[in-house]
Amino acid sequence: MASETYQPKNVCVIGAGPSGLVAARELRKEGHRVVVLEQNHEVGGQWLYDPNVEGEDPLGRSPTLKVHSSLYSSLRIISPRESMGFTDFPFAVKKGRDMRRFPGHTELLLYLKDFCDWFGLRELIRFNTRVSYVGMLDGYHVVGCKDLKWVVRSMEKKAEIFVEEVFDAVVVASGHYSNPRLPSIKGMDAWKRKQMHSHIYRVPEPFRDEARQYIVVVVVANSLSGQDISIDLVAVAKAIYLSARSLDISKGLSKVISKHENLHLRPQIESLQEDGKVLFVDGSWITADTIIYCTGYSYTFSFLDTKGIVTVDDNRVGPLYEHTFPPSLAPSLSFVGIPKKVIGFLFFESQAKWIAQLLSGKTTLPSRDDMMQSIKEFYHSREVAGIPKHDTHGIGDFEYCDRYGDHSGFPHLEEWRKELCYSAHIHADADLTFRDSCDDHELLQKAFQSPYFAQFRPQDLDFL
Ligand SMILES: Cc1cc2nc3c(=O)[nH]c(=O)nc-3n(C[C@H](O)[C@H](O)[C@H](O)COP(=O)(O)OP(=O)(O)OC[C@H]3O[C@@H](n4cnc5c(N)ncnc54)[C@H](O)[C@@H]3O)c2cc1C
Repeated sequence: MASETYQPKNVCVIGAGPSGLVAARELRKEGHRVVVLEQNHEVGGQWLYDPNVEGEDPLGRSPTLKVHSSLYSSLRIISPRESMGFTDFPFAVKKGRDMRRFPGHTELLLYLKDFCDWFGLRELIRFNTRVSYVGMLDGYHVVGCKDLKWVVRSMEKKAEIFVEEVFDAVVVASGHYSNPRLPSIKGMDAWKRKQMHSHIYRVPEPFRDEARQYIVVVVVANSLSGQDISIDLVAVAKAIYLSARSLDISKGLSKVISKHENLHLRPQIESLQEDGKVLFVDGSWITADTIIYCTGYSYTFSFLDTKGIVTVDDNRVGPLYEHTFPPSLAPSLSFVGIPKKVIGFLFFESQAKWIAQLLSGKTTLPSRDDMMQSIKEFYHSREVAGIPKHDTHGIGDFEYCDRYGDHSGFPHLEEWRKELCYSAHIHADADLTFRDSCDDHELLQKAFQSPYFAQFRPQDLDFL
């Protein structure tokens, strides 16, 4: 039963990436007072490409990583633009910009800047301000979290002192693709040559080998970035060995490998030897100059002190009801953008709406016990399905998104959106150059006749 008294809250949003921006928009729409703290000089989060990785720890093991974005220069979006936009702000084609259906990363940054400016969000954001601590205000204990307040400590880049503020609620939207996750390989610490994580890979130039006689690179993991980076390198290096957990690879990748005689597939690495040798589990070996680990990222919230209520255990952030609220701190502490493999922007929007409405008392959560029970059942269902703990938040099927939408009163994903994403997926499997070849003509006709597109003026869309 929703409360009848409307109580606008002072809310701090951490991060001005896609999640933080849409959270700020929804919170303000709901009447809350919002401050967004963003460590960077501009909005965009991951989409704010940062070419300057000089001085960054190559393996990202240092706790003080400076660079947030893990994007490389050649990156293009993985799902078509028509499927990506927020519900009231399509990712439309703009003349004079990157008009491709799967544009490069800069175009998505421009879209996010447009979104920010269109909804006047810039005035809510304090840029160059890094949050170093979020904790419960002394004197409040975690029983009736209705009155719980949060202390947020932050520092503006040029200032010398920390600023401490108290908020009614904190929304964590700090992203989770910045903290490198590394495999554990025998001999890794003793291997003397260059080892780096894809977090700091930007361009192929440092691997340029004019005579194509020297530079040999091992790319670890057949992930999306592993594939992209291998393809980036074929034009410059002598040889690239893509080391994959399974040799049962997609048709698309097989095609690329057969087209480039300097690109080879290898199984997992068995061990590394001091003299530069890389031994694979099938007994083959090579001598390499560089190893690039494209092995993903770990969740980390170094600023967050919940007295052990929220932990990250084997990449599971928990306990979180619907990947959003820790039951005993809800709704004053929430997380946007934790799930992986979802249609991101719409998912963030639905989470943001839910949080904003809960904070204003328009809607309520189940009891703490019921939320805990739901979390336990979710963990159990994942275990039964054989999904490892570290993939707890990889929920990416459409049905789950729809079920999730029901919690927040958010519309189900339209069929055309699902079909466009499936189509991209299928095309990507068959051909890695799918971004330029899949035109989805019929699906697009269907999409453009949908109520979603009907709400916009033709000049706002310009898709066709
Ligand atoms: C290589 C790569 C390719 C990708 N490709 C796609 C794609 O094609 N399509 C797609 O939908 N998604 C893709 N993603 C996922 C992408 O991360 C999401 O689209 C989206 O950026 C997540 O938004 P977010 O706001 O949750 O996090 P982020 O975009 O990471 O934003 C978080 C923000 O929080 C700020 N922040 C963090 N810590 C602090 C702090 N302590 N104080 C203040 N500010 C802080 C950061 O500076 C940042 O601005 C890709 C990711 C990577 C790494």
